[in-house]
Amino acid sequence: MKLILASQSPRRREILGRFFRDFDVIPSQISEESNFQDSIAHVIEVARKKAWDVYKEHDGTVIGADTVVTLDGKILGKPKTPEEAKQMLGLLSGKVHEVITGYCIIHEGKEILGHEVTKVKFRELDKDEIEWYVSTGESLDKAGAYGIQGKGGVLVEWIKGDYYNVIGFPMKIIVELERLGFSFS
Ligand SMILES: Cc1cn([C@H]2C[C@H](O)[C@@H](COP(=O)(O)OP(=O)(O)OP(=O)(O)O)O2)c(=O)[nH]c1=O
Repeated sequence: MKLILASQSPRRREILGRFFRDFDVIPSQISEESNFQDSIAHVIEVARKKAWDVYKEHDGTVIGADTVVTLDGKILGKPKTPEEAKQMLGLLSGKVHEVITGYCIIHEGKEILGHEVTKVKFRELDKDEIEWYVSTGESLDKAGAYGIQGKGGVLVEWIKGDYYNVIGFPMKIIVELERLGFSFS
């Protein structure tokens, strides 16, 4: 059975590629909205939409995922502008936030849904450091305006939970795929 990653995220492709050699990458075209206020319900619903958008056109086992940063229950998605990125990082400075990835695996027409939550504490960030980080260009395609796997690692004081989940691909998905019969390469 062909494995299909319904994502344009280079990070998701790279992480999946560490475990499975043979898979297709077919990004979905859906809008990342949902009718859910609750962050976990939201990311699972968006992941479902991504996966079904690809599954309806292609044969295979399809993986969709959606990652958001939440601070005090407020969802921070991908910043639209450098200014918005600076605002987000200012909100996150010195605080503990959650990174939540929802996922949907469609296998033989059935959905497997799940999510993962990782807590991340940022150091106290001053204005210059925020300006510097946004100028690196890492912010704009990442939820919460930072990439822990890049220079954004320097903003982080500690994390509690799955590191890969912060990058958008919790190890729970890999374990689920192995359980479905996809062998590690
Ligand atoms: C917090 C954080 C997010 N991210 C990225 C992971 C996701 O790619 C992105 C969250 O946006 P998503 O909408 O989940 O994913 P995407 O738009 O990149 O790709 P697609 O929708 O096609 O699957 O933020 C990091 O790479 N590092 C981090 O530290």
